[in-house]
Amino acid sequence: MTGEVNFATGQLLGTVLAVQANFYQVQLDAGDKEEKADEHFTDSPSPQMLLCTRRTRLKKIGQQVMVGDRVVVEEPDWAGGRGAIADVLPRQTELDRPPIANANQILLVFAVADPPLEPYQLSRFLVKGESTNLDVLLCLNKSDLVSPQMQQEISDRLVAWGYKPIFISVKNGINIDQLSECLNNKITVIAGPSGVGKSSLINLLVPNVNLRVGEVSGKLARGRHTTRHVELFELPTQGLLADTPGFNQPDLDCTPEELVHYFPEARARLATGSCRFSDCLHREEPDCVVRGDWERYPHYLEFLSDAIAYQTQRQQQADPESTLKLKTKGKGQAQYEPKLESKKYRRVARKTQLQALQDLYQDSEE
Ligand SMILES: Nc1nc2c(ncn2[C@@H]2O[C@H](COP(=O)(O)OP(=O)(O)OP(=O)(O)O)[C@@H](O)[C@H]2O)c(=O)[nH]1
Ligand SMILES: [Zn+2]
Repeated sequence: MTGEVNFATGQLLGTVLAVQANFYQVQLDAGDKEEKADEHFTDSPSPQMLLCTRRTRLKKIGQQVMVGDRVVVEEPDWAGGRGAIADVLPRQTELDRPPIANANQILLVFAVADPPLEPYQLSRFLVKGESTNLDVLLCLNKSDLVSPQMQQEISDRLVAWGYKPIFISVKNGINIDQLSECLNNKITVIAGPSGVGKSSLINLLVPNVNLRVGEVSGKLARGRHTTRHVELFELPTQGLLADTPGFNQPDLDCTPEELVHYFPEARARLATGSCRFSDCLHREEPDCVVRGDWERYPHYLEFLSDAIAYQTQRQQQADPESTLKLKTKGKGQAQYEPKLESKKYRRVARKTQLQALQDLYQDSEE
């Protein structure tokens, strides 16, 4: 995908924080900044950030540069704060919409009250988050609005779901340090429904950023901001934070077979036993280890019917005529053979799963 990078030559490395038209804002690695920048300049605008173009060679090979990309920067013009991106290092992860490379985790933000915590909606966000294969961190805001007893009940319930929520209050500054620690040195994508306090949290975590907090105007501002102009905010602790617009019900577009893996409770059951049928969808099948008395099992069934409907729709779109697929054999002869059920018994490629996150970003305007 990308060329070899020779670290021995002392190239400048950095991370792309923002993309604007054909310019890339690159934050140089701390080591590079100290050694290279400070000795050249002391009184120019902060040389740790360079506004870069993309080398023609990269354009020719169709190498896109995304926010979050690790890049090699050449020909730094320290005085002008400019540079050129010569190479992109291989990505660890990749999200599609908005494009973000190398994200490590998703921070799901919900509120314990105002708006009320709805288990089904939370479940949907969690499953969507799990489907990206990034780590999912759950944080419950507005803990100032409920009693410690109530908080304990919520916590017990979510622990049974397989999550350990961090209860915070942006308003009262509760557990913000604990949350901050989880964001150190990582690229974190924030998601969650409207009104739970995401903008308020970002304002608290990121110095010098001022997102509008509040009802409609705040929401619209964030929506516009994030879809047309993706940006990573720098945390004081080296971490980076990507904001996303509010949305209420993310689409679940995974395959029926994948779905079960996005429930930690079901994963635990499958880890200690197996269903009689390898293609068990965990509904009515005999000797199923997943079906049972766990709180979110009804959510599983509901999401499963969504996933089946989605798959059927997709198959019809891809192949409206038949369930056979044309396969070209070695000597150029074409031959029909039964089309495989989509991705059955296989985990889909990592990249595809990551692309599934795109629904987390759908602009409320769309
Ligand atoms: N009681 C209480 N209210 C809070 C807290 N954090 C935020 N709020 C309030 O919740 C409301 C919504 O906050 P926002 O930060 O705009 O929420 P958001 O998640 O960014 O909402 P969208 O922009 O619609 O996605 C505001 O009135 C905040 O003042 C908190 O910890 N406790
Ligand atoms: Zn089963």
